[in-house]
Amino acid sequence: MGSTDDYSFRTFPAAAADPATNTWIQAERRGFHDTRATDEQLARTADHLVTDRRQLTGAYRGDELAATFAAFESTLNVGPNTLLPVSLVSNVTVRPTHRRNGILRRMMTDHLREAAAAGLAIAALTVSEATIYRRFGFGVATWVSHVALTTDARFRMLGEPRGRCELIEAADLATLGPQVFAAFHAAHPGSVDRHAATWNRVTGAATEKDDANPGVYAAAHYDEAGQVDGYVSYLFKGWDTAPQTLEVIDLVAADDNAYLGLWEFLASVDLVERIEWEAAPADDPLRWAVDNWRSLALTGLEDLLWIRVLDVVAAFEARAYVGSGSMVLQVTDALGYANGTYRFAVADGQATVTRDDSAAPDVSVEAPTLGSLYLGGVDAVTLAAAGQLVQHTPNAALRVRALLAPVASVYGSTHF
Ligand SMILES: CC(=O)SCCNC(=O)CCNC(=O)[C@H](O)C(C)(C)COP(=O)(O)OP(=O)(O)OC[C@H]1O[C@@H](n2cnc3c(N)ncnc32)[C@H](O)[C@@H]1OP(=O)(O)O
Repeated sequence: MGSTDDYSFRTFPAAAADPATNTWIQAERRGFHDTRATDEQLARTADHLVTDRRQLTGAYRGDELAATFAAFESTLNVGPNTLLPVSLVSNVTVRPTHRRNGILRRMMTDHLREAAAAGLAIAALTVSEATIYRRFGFGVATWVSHVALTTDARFRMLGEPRGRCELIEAADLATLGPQVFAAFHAAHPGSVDRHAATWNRVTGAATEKDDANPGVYAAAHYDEAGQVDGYVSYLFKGWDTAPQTLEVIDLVAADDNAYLGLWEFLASVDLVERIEWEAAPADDPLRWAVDNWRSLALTGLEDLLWIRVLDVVAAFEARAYVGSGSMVLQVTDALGYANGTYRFAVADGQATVTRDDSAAPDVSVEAPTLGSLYLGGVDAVTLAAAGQLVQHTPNAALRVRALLAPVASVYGSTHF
């Protein structure tokens, strides 16, 4: 590995019609093998970056922009109506001719230090490759299913969801979508707020990468009082696809009834016998709501949110808990932030977490596993079986499982 001494690192806020921002956008696109941006795409992307308040970092050698990195603040649901400010990392690219010189390491470690100094307890990202970020203390905290539902003549739901669905213009989701998403976001641990580029994709408008797609259609779900509580946007995959298939672009429901109602709608669309979606809940209630358990095929499983705990006490005191009890958790963190032994006392849905390095631990984990455990999405018993959670007292993993159980299903669908 080389060194970062030859580079200068500059961080600046994204700005519209700004040469530094535009150069950064073109470099980021190159890093992800996208086409060069047109003027229109540049303006649209800059607008989104500005709306998100992304802080852009570039690694420069002379005039050459060798690497890109962005960070912005968002919120993560850690309990009912509890949205924790978090730092999101995105747009990481290093030019092939500059790779493995430690540029990513430098940008990431600088950023984590700044985020921790700013008082943020959690950093998070979604990844291009699952091999990169563990070394920086990130662990998989939420994941989604790729599913395919067979909706032929035999399809039947076991119950009738309340309310109704109506077709709407996909463009209307630009205003309707954020309202519905806000309700979803308040309900599900693991949900990260949507960022600005989302809505063009969901509505079929021109995105940062593609022209407008007039094939995108949408439907909304209305509760019994006539209020919109869910939506789906989707695309017909074409007459050459067998069986004929609708692809879900986005499906967001404020509650479980709306979720099933949207699936009932999708299953009712004529001339279609298969619905595909690549962002379904990992533990999908749909499977238990249909007559034919086998009609919902799991076609893939994908990590979504990777979490890095920067402040153990603040992060774990912020989240919600179901029961009560206590445990002592020891954390080893190569970057230092989460190092230590922590006493957890949980009562009435809240934890008091105290660092006490003299305490005898019930369990020990490394920083990435702590990130995975944070929301309670993964079972501590499973992590123990994987050798990633070491038990020092009898049934310790079972106790951790009970203590960290989430108060609602852990599920997010925001890729960033
Ligand atoms: C949040 C996001 O934006 S995800 C998108 C990530 N970006 C991409 O996938 C675009 C294509 N890839 C790239 O641009 C680069 O290869 C990057 C960003 C992944 C890595 O950048 P580099 O500057 O080469 O990484 P750097 O030299 O700092 O390496 C840091 C460490 O990560 C390791 N590493 C870097 N890339 C990878 C990889 N793809 N897989 C496994 N390990 C990796 C290095 O070996 C090094 O390990 P060590 O420090 O533990 O010995």
